[in-house]
Amino acid sequence: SGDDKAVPRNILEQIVWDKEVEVSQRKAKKPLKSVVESSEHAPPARDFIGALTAAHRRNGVPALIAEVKKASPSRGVLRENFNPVEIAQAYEKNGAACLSILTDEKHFQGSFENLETVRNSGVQCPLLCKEFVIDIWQIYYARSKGADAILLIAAVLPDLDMKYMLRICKNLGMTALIEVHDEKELDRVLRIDGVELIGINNRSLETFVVDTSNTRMLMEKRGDIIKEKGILVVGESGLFTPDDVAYVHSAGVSAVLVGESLIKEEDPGRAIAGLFGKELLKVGAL
Ligand SMILES: O=P(O)(O)OC[C@@H](O)[C@@H](O)c1c[nH]c2ccccc12
Repeated sequence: SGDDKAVPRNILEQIVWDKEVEVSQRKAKKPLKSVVESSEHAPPARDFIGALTAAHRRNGVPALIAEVKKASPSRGVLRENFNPVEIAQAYEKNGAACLSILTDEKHFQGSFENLETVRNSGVQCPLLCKEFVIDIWQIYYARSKGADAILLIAAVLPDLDMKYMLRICKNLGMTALIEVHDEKELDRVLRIDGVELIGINNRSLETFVVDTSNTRMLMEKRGDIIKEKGILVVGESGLFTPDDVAYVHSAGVSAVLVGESLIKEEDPGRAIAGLFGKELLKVGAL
């Protein structure tokens, strides 16, 4: 009936609604002009795609983007004693090519402070800001906190916003990781010029259902166009075993994004060799 309050239809809608409130509050405290200026004083962004390509070549397995993730709406708290810097250093030491830092507070218990402290901890890996971006303000803010790459979710952003944000990322020297979950989203993204990095999420952000065959299915359908365009693909979510990694690798991904299966282990650094079935070589290794 007409007097019903609007309610979110799924978790993604809930997150985006909460994000609108958060961003408007943050903007009131620090206007766009000021965050743009802060971003100009940040040290230059590192080469996220370069790090992935080099690691893929070096190891012959997909490059690892290891995620610093305390909790999620689908799994709850993943790790009680959570020290983002310790975890980031352990990931880097064990061959992660890049790191992903969750910055959403309300649903993932992340923070921009985590991003900033990891960036200032001596960790060399390029950093992905894992955020629900709805406003360009967040991109400049992420850059000012040391992000080298940022997630743009096709399920959240209309094409026009995506194109505009992609240009802003390029101007800032940042990489955009564009996330898709289904064929419709992938086709939209493949029509946008300048896309270099696509993430295929095996988890639906609306239902939480995880299915690793999603990566294979989409690569079977659109792998040719992706290859022709020289786009790098990241297989995201639900990867637990060397078989899982081999499965998405054979589907054509050059990198994987992994959180839960590493962060839940006592020693998340050591868990990397378990996930790949071998030790990964670090940057500079012969
Ligand atoms: O913890 P997993 O299943 O290994 O997944 C990691 C990553 O793919 C997942 O955290 C993720 C993928 N896309 C997102 C968008 C927002 C928040 C989180 C995500």
